[in-house]
Amino acid sequence: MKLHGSMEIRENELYIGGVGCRQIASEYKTPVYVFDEQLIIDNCREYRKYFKAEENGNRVAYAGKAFLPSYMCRLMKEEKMCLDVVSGGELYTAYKSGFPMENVFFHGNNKTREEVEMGVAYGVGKFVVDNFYELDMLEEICERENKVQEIYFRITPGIEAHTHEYIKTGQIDSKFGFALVNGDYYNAIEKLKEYDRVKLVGIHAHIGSQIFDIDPFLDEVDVMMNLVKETKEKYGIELTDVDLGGGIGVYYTDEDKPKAIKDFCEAIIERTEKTCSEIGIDVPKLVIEPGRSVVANAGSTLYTIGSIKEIKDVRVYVSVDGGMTDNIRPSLYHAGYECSIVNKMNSNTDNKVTIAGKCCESGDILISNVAVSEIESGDTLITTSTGAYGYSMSSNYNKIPKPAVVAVKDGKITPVCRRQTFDDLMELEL
Ligand SMILES: Cc1ncc(COP(=O)(O)O)c(C=O)c1O
Ligand SMILES: N[C@@H](CCCC[NH3+])C(=O)O
Repeated sequence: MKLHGSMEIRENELYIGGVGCRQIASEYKTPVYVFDEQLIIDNCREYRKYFKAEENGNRVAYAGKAFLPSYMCRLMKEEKMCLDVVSGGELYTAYKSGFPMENVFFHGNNKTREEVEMGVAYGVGKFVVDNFYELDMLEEICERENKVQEIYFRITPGIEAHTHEYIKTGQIDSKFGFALVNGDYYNAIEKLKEYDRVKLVGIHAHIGSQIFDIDPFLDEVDVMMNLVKETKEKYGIELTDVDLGGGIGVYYTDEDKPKAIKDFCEAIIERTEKTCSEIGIDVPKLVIEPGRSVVANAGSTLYTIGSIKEIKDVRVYVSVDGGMTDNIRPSLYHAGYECSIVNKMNSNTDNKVTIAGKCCESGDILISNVAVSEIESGDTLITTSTGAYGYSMSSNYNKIPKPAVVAVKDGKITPVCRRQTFDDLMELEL
C-alpha cells in the first residue's frame, strides 16, 4: 500500500498527521474517514503556485462535489481557493461557512428556479450557464432583482477523454452544456442580444474525471482559445475568462500513473500562451476546477473487520463494518483501492482476500483479491485514497448511519462531521 502525504509507519503501526490509526478508531469508532489536512493544504498551494494564481490572476476553484463539509469551505477560504458548487445544498454550505460568494462558480445542468434565485441573492461570482432554460430564467430573475450577473457558457467541446464511461463529459453526446457542433453555443450568444442582465465574460468546459493523459486537456485549450477568437470576431464579445474544468487523475492503485500537479499546470499554461500567440489573441484569465486531485489521497477510511469467511478453493471474504454506503465507487465504477491492517504494516503476506461490505448486495465488494497481512476479526483495516467522492456520495442504504469524519494534523485530531445516529435516520419521518 502506497503511503500518501503525512502517512508514516511507527513500530508497525500506521500514523497519519502524527496520530496513530488505532487511536482514531478507538476514539471515533469505525467506519471513520480520516483526512490529512496538511496534504490538502499542500495540494492547494501547489495548484495556486504552478497555475500562477498570484502571478497571472488565474484561479483555482476546488470542486466541492468531491467533499464539502463546512470544514473544507473554511480551509479553501484560508488557502485562497475559489469554489465550484453544483447545487443549492453546496451553495448553502459555502454561504453558511462564510465562504466569499464572489469566489464561487455555480455549475449544474438543471439548476432549479429556487437554486438560481439563491445564487442571485447570495451574489455568486459566476453562474456557469448550461442551457437555454437556465439562461432565460436567470435573465428574468436578475431583471426582477435589479441585478447584473456575470456568466460563463458551459460548452461541450467534443473531446473524448479516456476514462470510465460514467465520468466522461466532454464528448458531443452529453447532457452537459451548449454543443458547438449543432450551433447551440452560437444560438445562445444570439439570444444575449435580447438580454441586458446577464453578462457573458467567459466560457467553461469539463472533459471528464480521473484522466491521466494531458493531451485531451491541451486539445481542450486549443478549442477554447479558438472559440474566444471566433466569439470576438463574429460577435464583438470579449471573453476575458476561460475555465477548463477539473478532471486530473490520481493514484488509487499501482495501475494508476498520475501526472504531478506541477506538470499538469505548466503544460496547460504553456499551451495556452503558445496557442494564443499563434492565433493572435490576448491570453485570457484561466480557471481550473480540481476536486479529486485536491482531496482523494488526503482521505482514508478505517473499518473494523468482522466476519472472515473462507470458501475453500474459491475465495476468502473479509467483511468490514461499512461498504458501498461509505464508498460506492467500487460498485459504481469498478474503482480499485489499496488497503492494509493498520497495526501490521510491515507484515504483508501473499494471501489474497476479498474485502466485502455489510450491505445486502452481492456487488458490495470494496476490494477483490488483495494481498494483506494475517487478518483477524477485530483488526482495523484502512482503505486509502477515499477522500474524493467517498463521503460526498455516501448513502443510508440499509439504514446504515453515515460515518464520522475527522481531520488530523501535527498530532491532533479535529472532528469534522459527527457520526449519524439511528435517530438521525428517522428524523425526516412524519
Ligand atoms: C464541471 C466540473 N468541474 C470540476 C469537476 C471536478 O473533477 P475532478 O474531481 O475530476 O477534478 C467535475 C467533476 O467531474 C465537474 O463536472
Ligand atoms: N463521482 C465520480 C466523478 C464524477 C465527477 C463529477 N463530474 C467519481 O467518483 O469518480
